[in-house]
Amino acid sequence: MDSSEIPPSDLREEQPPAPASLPLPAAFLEFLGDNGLDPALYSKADTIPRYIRLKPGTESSVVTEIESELKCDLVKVSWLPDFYAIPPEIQIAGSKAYQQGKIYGIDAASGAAILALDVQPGDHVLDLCTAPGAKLCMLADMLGSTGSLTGVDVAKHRLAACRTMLQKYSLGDRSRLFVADGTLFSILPVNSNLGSMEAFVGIEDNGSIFSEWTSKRSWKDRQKSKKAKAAGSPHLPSTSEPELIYYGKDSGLIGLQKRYVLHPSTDAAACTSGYDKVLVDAECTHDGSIKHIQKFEFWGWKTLDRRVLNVERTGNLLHLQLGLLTNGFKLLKTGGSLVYSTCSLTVAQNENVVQQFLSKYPSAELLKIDPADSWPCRSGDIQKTLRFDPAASQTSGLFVAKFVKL
Ligand SMILES: C[S@@+](CC[C@H](N)C(=O)[O-])C[C@H]1O[C@@H](n2cnc3c(N)ncnc32)[C@H](O)[C@@H]1O
Repeated sequence: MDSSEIPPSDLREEQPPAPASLPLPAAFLEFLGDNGLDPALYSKADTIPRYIRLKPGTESSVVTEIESELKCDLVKVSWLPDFYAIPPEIQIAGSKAYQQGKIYGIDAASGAAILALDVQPGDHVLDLCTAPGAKLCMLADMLGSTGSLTGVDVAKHRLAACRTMLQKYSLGDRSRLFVADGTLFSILPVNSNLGSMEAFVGIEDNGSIFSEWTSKRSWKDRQKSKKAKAAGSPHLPSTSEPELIYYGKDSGLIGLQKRYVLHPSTDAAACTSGYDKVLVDAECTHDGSIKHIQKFEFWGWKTLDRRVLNVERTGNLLHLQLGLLTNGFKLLKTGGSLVYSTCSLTVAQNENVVQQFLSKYPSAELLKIDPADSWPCRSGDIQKTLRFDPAASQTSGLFVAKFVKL
């Protein structure tokens, strides 16, 4: 679809809102109103397809097999390689193709955010809010047998789901996963061309060397998490100590001293030895995700009120989003690029965050996302940023901005 077909938001406001097909509760309509969002965005909720991505390397004959198994057509997404649309009511979890790790569910707009990052062979990639991991899997797919992938999330149980995904899809060899606060995380990629690293390789040091990853935890680790649990929140790790819950056999860690891998970096070190690409798919109110909103029909609209619309939570979110974007940018090497995305459609969580960030960091510059010329999205309120409106794009709503570190 040509982005010029989609009217700018100020024109849309003059149209009477189309009735939403979902029974949106008054509090949510008020939230939309407060944020200048048209309820018509949700009017085609029931027709937005589900999307699946065929794992690269999977034979194309699988498409016909999946079609006969799921009893529906797989419609190729013309603007996104390896993506197919299926009717929204189709569940893929019971299918053989899913169980055998040939397909995974990921929204098309999420796929676009990953393509925007333009991952290149050999890149060191950081995914700062990684769980439950659909974008992480696609990033691992893009890297193939080169580079490295680091996933970070503050919620350990959600990060464990990422580990399961990476293992199921055989995508974890070059990956590592940290439970950590993304606003403070400061571990750089293991960079095999760092001269100083040689001094650390293969030195026996009473178990402080990374050996092959095993799901069995050491006595020391078990004691540590017991202490953390006793101290309070099970989800918030001690901020100074990120917890590594998985690393693959080609992640570059095996044989290295833990203190070499886990030591915090300085901003200056990140400029030379930081990540080539960073994704900040920030925590948000999820108001653009039709499927997320639909879930509250089942959980009860009161839960939506408490979890999504709570004013105090939203205020804290804005602070968190800016913190995540800022720290992700700090961990980027000079010349590297960062994609910031949220599945909120509010200006506060998107353009305003971008604006505040740009005003604080003159070394950050917005980049045009070239492939977007053929995507069903429109420009955000700041030039070069993108918005996938659910009804118009037939995807889950998403805001995407790309920066380069000068
Ligand atoms: C929108 S979801 C990310 C979705 C994910 N990128 C994917 O494609 O599956 C946001 C994630 O941010 C995590 N999060 C919230 N606060 C965080 C923080 N301070 N540091 C790191 N992750 C955080 C949440 O636990 C949640 O998993």
